[in-house]
Amino acid sequence: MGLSCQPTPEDEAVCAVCGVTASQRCGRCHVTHYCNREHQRQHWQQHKKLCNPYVVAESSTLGRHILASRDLQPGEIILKDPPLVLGPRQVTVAVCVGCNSPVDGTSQCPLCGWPMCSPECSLVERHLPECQYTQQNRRSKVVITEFFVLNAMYECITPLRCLALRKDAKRWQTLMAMESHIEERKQSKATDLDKSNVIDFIRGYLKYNDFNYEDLYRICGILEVNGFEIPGPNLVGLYGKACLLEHSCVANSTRTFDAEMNVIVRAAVAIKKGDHISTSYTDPMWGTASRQQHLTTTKYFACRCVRCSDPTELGTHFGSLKCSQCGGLIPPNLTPDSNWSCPSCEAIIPHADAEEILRVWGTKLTSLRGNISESEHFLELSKEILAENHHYRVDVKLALVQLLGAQIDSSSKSDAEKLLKRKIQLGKESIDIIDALLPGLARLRGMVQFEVGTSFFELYKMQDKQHRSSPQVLPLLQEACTRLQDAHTILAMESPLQEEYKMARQAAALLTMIKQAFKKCKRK
Ligand SMILES: C[S@@+](CC[C@H](N)C(=O)[O-])C[C@H]1O[C@@H](n2cnc3c(N)ncnc32)[C@H](O)[C@@H]1O
Repeated sequence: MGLSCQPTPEDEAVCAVCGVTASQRCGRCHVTHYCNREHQRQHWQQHKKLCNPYVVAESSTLGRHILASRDLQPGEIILKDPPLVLGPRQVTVAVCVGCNSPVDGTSQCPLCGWPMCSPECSLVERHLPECQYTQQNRRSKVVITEFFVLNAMYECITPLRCLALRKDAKRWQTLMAMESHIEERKQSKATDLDKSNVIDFIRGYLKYNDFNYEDLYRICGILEVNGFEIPGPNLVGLYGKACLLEHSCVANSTRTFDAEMNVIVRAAVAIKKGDHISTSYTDPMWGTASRQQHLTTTKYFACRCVRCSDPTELGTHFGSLKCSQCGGLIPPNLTPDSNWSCPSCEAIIPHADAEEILRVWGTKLTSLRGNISESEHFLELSKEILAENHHYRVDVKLALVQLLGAQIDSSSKSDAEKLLKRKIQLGKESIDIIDALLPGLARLRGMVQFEVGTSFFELYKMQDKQHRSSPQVLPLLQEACTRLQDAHTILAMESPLQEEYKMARQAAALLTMIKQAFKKCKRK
């Protein structure tokens, strides 16, 4: 171990036949590259066994979904899908309609008046729909006066970009085949909001009327049910194939976005032929009640995955309370409005009391606002009431891992050592939970491994110079190496646009330094 501390090279776009740099891709899987059609033809017999590792299936409960058509290894690309539509999120501050970065009103598109961050952005193709609809119908420029606060005028942009697909029959068909849950939206009054926020604005302000209202209601539903939020550029994207992924709170795939905003879906764990391939539509670090609420109100189904059906959430006790009688753990009662009961001593917590405990600690959690000593105090006090791994506590532990890192630079050597050890302890505790709830190559695991790995390396660097080449420091180096390798493997899959990718680069640089440090220890 130790001396093998080298990151693996990134996937390179080279021809699968001759190895030269290649720009063309297999049109089915979009993954394998070729330098020309002849090489693609030559490779087909071999490639067809690997191409498209999934099939689309349909069932009455899930609708369309995706199954593995062969065994998949962790990290293997399942699909790479270009965006059908990209646009600002429905709820957003004013952003440049070219690149989506926040704007202050100093620059506008010279043709339509929608805010821009630079004149070049008004030439971006994805801005064309709202630009043309505004020019042709409103006939005067859009005027935006509200910046840095949520701006409801933007709710029309992405739906208009969807409407513009009408002139491309194939893409329009792909869009309109997506699940909209239009009937449920009509019943839940979601369509009333679509009417006032989107349809009335398009008709009243942009003076555009040449569309079928039912189409636009459907589009609003399609965006809510199928839209992927793209971190970094803060966009929402619709993807013709990736939208077929079903939800699970213990998803077996990961998704990242490249610089062209293609979504890349990879196996997070080993997946067997015939297994359902799933992604998470919610934040897996939320508690069951919040996940379920998000899924029922925005995706219109109740999740029945293994995690949601287990009161202990796969043995993590992510939602459990401490029993005041015996100190055991009391998982939530999954039957709505029912009392909670201790499995060890049968003590009862009335439903209303359990709700109140969670409300009180939830309020305390939101008041912490990044304060280290208050966060530590929260952990100290809550351990008598909440399970060690209750999601409120894991939330605080993860925040502290970041906060302690920022404090170390301005601390004395002995304080810095204590902070690093605390950061390592909290990071390790969080990783245990992450591994149970987000198995495999989860981005969060990569980020926490990065923090813990760098902390071990910092501890090594704090040793006296002569001690740094003694065998006693090997455990520190080994921990740093293993964790940074793991972080690199996961985070190097991110787009170069994302902060996490920069962490992967940093991890690679640190691994090179660790390799040198190992050599010094071995020589002694
Ligand atoms: C993004 S779409 C997935 C594709 C969709 N099944 C289709 O046929 O187009 C999300 C919708 O699929 C269904 N779905 C996805 N995961 C599900 C799950 N775990 N349980 C029940 N329904 C699910 C729900 O109707 C959900 O609103």
